[in-house]
Amino acid sequence: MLIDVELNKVTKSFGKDRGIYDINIEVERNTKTLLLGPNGAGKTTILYLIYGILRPDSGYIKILGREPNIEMRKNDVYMLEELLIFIERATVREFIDFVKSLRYFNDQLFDLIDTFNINTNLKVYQLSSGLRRLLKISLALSSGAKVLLLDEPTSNLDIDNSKKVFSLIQQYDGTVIFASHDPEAINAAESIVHIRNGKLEYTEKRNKN
Ligand SMILES: Nc1ncnc2c1ncn2[C@@H]1O[C@H](COP(=O)(O)OP(=O)(O)OP(=O)(O)O)[C@@H](O)[C@H]1O
Repeated sequence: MLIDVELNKVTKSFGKDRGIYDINIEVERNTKTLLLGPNGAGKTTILYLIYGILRPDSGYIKILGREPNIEMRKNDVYMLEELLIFIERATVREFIDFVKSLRYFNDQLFDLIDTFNINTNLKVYQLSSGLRRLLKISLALSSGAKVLLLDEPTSNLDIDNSKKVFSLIQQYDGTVIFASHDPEAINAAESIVHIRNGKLEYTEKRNKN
């Protein structure tokens, strides 16, 4: 059994009763793991720790056998985050050409953009919040990353698009860790990590369907 992501007794505190405490998670290669829990439970904190934006106070994290580092973020690990800056005045096509000059994205990108009916001739500022999200998701799913980290991938999406996104997550050729409140998310997950008040309550294994 190959473990792609390991959190071992990880604590990250932001003050009293804020943060995550003594978290142990093992994510097997190519599995889809859902982080599930109410607002403020600690899901985003866990994703940021795995990605290496935050560092733990104690315990350790291993991703693809090493500590989170800059090198892996260039190729092997991709996080769908709000930080991706859209260039509002560019067309979608120009924006994609620019992003492709910064990092590798595979040919699936344009198929996904088609699937989600994103018109690449539109200016980025003309995209609705849902279409922006779908553009980010298209980039994530075509990143070729061995490990994908997705924080609330379907926020702002309608039911049809949410279903499409979860189905694509399920089919992704790699390891995916995603946080979501969306009930549809459960169907895409083989493993559900229940988080509450910064603590891991239990991990549930589901059959691949
Ligand atoms: N930079 C920070 N400074 C202070 N407190 C923080 C910081 N980041 C997170 N927290 C606190 O840590 C706890 C976990 O937050 P986190 O955002 O990880 O939860 P979440 O499960 O992702 O919630 P949501 O579903 O609302 O996104 C919360 O109590 C939050 O207020």
